[in-house]
Amino acid sequence: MGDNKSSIWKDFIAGGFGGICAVVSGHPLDTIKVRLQTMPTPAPGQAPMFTGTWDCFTKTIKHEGFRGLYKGMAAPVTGVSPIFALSFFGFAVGKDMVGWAKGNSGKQLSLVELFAAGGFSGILTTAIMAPGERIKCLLQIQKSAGEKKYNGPVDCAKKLYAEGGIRSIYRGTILTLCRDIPASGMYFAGYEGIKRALTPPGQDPSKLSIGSVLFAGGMAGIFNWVIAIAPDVLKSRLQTAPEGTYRGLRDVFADVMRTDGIRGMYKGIVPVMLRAFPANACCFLGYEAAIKGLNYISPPS
Ligand SMILES: CC(=O)O[C@H](CC(=O)[O-])C[N+](C)(C)C
Repeated sequence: MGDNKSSIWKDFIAGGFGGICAVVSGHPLDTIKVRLQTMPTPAPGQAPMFTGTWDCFTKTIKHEGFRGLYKGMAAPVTGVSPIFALSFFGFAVGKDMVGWAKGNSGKQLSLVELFAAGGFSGILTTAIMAPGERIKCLLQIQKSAGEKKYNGPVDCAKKLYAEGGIRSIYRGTILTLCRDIPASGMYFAGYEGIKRALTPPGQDPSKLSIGSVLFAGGMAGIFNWVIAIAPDVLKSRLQTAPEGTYRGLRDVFADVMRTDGIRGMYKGIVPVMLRAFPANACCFLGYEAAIKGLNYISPPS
C-alpha cells in the first residue's frame, strides 16, 4: 500500500477499482445475506421463509432466476466504488496522521497504529455507506417481502426523501459507524499484517505473489466481518423496518434478542463469510494491480 503523501490519490483510484472487483464477485452472496437477515419471523408452527443459505439461494433462482441474485447491484456498483475509493484514501490519510502524531520518524507503523488508521477510514466512508446501504437493503428485500415499491436506487432515494427527508435516507448511521470503525481497522491491519507475515525477511511486501495477495485480501475480508456481523444485523433490520417500528438502536437490539436470541445477531453469517473471502481477495488484487498501473503511468517521486 502507498506509504507517502504523493500516493494518496493513487490509493483513491486503486481503491475504487478494487471496490468494483469486490461487488462483481460478491453481490449474489450479499443478496442472500440481506434476505436472511430481514426475513419475517415465522408465526408459531409456520415454516420460515428460508431455512438457510442454500434454501435462500435455490428459492431466489427458482422464483426470480439468476438476475434475482444481482438485484440491487446498480446501487453498490455506483456506490461501492466511491466507498472503497474513500476507504483506501481514508486509510492512507489515517496512516499519515498516525505517522505525523509519532513525529514522522519514518518507522514502520505497528498493527495497532494501522488499526487506528483503518478505523479513521470507517468514519469517512459512513457518509456515503449509510444511505447507500439503506437503499441497497430496501431494494434487495423488496421481492422477497412480496411488494415492489421502488423502481431502482434513484426512485428509492426520492421516495425515502419524500417520506422522511434526509433523516430517512440516513437512517442507520450510528449503527454503520459502530460496524465500520472497528471493522475497517481490522480490515486494513489484517491485510498489512498478513502481508508482512508472508514477506520473507529483507524482501519488499509489494513484490508478493498473486496467491499471497489473494490470501491476505481474503483474510482481511474475514477479519472485517468477524467484527462487523452483529452491528450489521442490527443495521439491516433498522434500515429495512417500516417507519416508526423502532425508537433507536437499543430497541432493535432488544427486538432481535426477543425474537431470535443471541443467534439472531449472527444471522446471515454463512453467506457473509462465503462472500467475504473471494470478494476481498479480488478487491485487493484489483487494488494492487491498479497501484502498479498508476505507478507505471506516474512513477513515485
Ligand atoms: C461493509 C464493507 O463494505 O466492508 C468492506 C469489506 C467487504 O466485504 O465489502 C471493507 N471496507 C468498508 C473497509 C472497504
